[in-house]
Amino acid sequence: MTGLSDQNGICIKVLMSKEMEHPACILEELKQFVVKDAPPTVYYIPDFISEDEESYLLQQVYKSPKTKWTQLSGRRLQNWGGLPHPKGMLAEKIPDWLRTYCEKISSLGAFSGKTANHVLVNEYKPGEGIMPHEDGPLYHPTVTTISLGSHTFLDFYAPISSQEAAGAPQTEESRFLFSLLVKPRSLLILQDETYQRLLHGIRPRAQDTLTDKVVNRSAAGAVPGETLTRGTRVSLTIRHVPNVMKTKLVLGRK
Ligand SMILES: O=C(O)CCC(=O)C(=O)O
Ligand SMILES: [Fe+2]
Repeated sequence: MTGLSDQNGICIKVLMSKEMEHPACILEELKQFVVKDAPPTVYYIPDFISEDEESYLLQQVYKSPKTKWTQLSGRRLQNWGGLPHPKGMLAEKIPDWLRTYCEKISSLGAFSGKTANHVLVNEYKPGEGIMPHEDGPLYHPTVTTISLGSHTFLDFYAPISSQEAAGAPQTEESRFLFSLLVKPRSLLILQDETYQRLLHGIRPRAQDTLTDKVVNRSAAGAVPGETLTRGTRVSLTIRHVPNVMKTKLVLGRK
């Protein structure tokens, strides 16, 4: 803890807190939702929210101030809860409409007893996507995603191995492993190897065809060979950032 005092006797105390990470622990009830044909560990929960909740959440997303949106290539996003930073995230209040879901998902045990404190809202129009990437070390190694408005395919890739990095370059296609069909109103939970080792991305497509590479096709109620047309999808990626800088402003006269 550091204490700073300015000339007017206004005291600003900055409390730094670094929460410890705990091993992942998901409640027994979630076990039935494990996608067995994916590497450890993917939970896919269809109809986690109702259609009314979906409409409400979409309404809230689109009611947010225009300045909340950041336009990126291939998607736009809203960041809630603060900007994760290696030195600690300066936490910002999460609005009630998102906090409800942070708490609901955390109560499943998704973040080892901690409560989610960060939400990214991504919006993808048909034909948009996100490059293969890792979510990285600033988060508790679990990401939970509620999907709204449309399905998508989330694609998984092997990391570029040091062996192959030195030799022949690998193509994205040769590193592709499997896809998940993520339907609207579903909750997806990724942790362990799928979070820590693999990369994930969304191909910029307007249509997706169900092949046997879609490992959760039965849980998602999909027919092999079927082609699904994408609409606008909004995803809420709900996470826990362990390293939070708690600033406590104490204003007063000495
Ligand atoms: O929209 C999604 O489901 C994936 C988003 C994502 O990978 C991310 O925000 O890191
Ligand atoms: Fe991601």
